[in-house]
Amino acid sequence: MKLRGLYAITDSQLLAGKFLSYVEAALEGGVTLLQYRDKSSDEARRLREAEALRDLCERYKTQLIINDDAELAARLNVGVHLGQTDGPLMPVRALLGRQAIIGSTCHAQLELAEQAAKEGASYVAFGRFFNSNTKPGAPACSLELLDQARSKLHLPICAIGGITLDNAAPLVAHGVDLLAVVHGLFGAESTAEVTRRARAFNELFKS
Ligand SMILES: Cc1ncc(COP(=O)(O)OP(=O)(O)O)c(N)n1
Ligand SMILES: Cc1nc(C(=O)O)sc1CCOP(=O)(O)O
Ligand SMILES: [Mg+2]
Repeated sequence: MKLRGLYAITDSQLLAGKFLSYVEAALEGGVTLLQYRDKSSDEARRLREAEALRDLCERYKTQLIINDDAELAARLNVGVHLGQTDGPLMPVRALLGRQAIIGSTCHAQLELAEQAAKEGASYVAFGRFFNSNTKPGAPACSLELLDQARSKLHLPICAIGGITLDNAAPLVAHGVDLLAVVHGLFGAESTAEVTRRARAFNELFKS
């Protein structure tokens, strides 16, 4: 499967009271990857929500990715996203198998991406590119790094951090395959607007 297009990421606060309706609206507009990102330790709710997302993703033929939690990903037979403090990638690859999608946060460091590629990552994520409501403290990353990454890496490149429809086009022009978005997608006033935004993000990959 080609990893290219919109990578929607959930946010439990932002989506409170409208979680599944907003996610489904995004899937309706087209989502390549959907990440379940919930930083709480409420295991029962996390399992329930992740199962609901897995079922929705199956209906829309979208790949589900669990943030941080390889055990939960293994339980649901879906992919996982790992940051630099979320544990080593290779045991997770062994746990989930060769086909699983495993993403790796590489901040603004090419060396981290080269290492992740060697360890079997399916995609590498660089960021943050713009000011982020969701994670204001994330280290900043430049478009120049994307040019270097594109020439050195042979796996899909994901960009994250403050991405909106107004600022995303240069990222795609600099070789990004996946646009990972929280607020720029789900910070909308209605489900119809979420669907419109998802479609518009995907249009950026067509020109
Ligand atoms: C697609 C994508 N890229 C980066 C991150 C950030 O991961 P991490 O650094 O582990 O931070 P948390 O999201 O766990 O707070 C991500 N989740 N997804
Ligand atoms: C979860 C996350 N990781 C980042 C990084 O730079 O590693 S930025 C980020 C938040 C992305 O949300 P928004 O689209 O609302 O800015
Ligand atoms: Mg993490």
